[in-house]
Amino acid sequence: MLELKSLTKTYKTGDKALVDVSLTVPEGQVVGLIGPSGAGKSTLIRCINRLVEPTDGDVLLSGSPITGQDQRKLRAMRRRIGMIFQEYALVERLTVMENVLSGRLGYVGFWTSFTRRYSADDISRAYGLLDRVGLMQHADKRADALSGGQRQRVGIARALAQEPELLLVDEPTASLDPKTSRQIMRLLIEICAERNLPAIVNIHDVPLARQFMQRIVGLRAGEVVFDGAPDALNETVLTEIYGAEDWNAMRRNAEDDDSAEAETAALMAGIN
Ligand SMILES: Nc1ncnc2c1ncn2[C@@H]1O[C@H](COP(=O)(O)OP(=O)(O)OP(=O)(O)O)[C@@H](O)[C@H]1O
Repeated sequence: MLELKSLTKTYKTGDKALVDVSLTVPEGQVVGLIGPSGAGKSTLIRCINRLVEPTDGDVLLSGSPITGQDQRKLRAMRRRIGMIFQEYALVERLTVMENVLSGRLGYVGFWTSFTRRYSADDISRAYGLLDRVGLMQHADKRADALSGGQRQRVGIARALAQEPELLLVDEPTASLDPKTSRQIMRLLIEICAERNLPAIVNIHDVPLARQFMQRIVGLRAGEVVFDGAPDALNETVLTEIYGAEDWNAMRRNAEDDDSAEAETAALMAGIN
């Protein structure tokens, strides 16, 4: 379980990025974090793994505090948090397998990380994860030979190799087409359910969030202005989160995506 208690971040510039944010994410729950640019979504995620130092408040993971730890304890704490990134953050010249194994680096000593000689357990775990994300046959390919969706699957397998207690997911589908985005979201949701993992997913795409998330938290100017089920995310709430102009523009873009995809599907059906 992840607990945020009155989390506040004011940058040195005076920007109030988070104002008194309190949230509890139970095991197995996937929370979609939405909000306009500058609402504080990245700051929230970075305060949880302490890439950004909160000004005030507490973060607790499975009951133990993340805030207020020294550097050594922080390293051990970060192992417990799996990160999944928009641009995948893979080492392009390494193989898929080596990228997944790099998820174990937080657990091994300097020499193993230098020579990259992982234990038999680590290797068999990595194969299991590659199988789970559907990439077994690509294990020995270089990461730069994969498609975007396949790369994100490697990113997911690498995060899971850490055996995390929490997943922080930053715009996982922003670089993917609509169909691949849905496949990746479905995979994430299934994996969190299977492993009883809590997750926070920073997500720009409101229709995608509505389709897949069990709970949505809406941020505006650093404050939580919505916290509830996707069904409760109606026009009024979305206008409150994004403002009328931005919300309508987002809606138009989503409709364009859907009709483009329907057109492609119709074309493909005609070809086959
Ligand atoms: N390093 C920083 N120094 C000063 N201010 C910052 C810094 N990082 C973010 N901010 C400010 O904090 C606020 C929240 O920014 P943040 O990046 O968390 O928003 P966001 O919701 O993730 O936006 P986006 O969707 O565009 O990534 C903004 O006003 C931003 O200008």
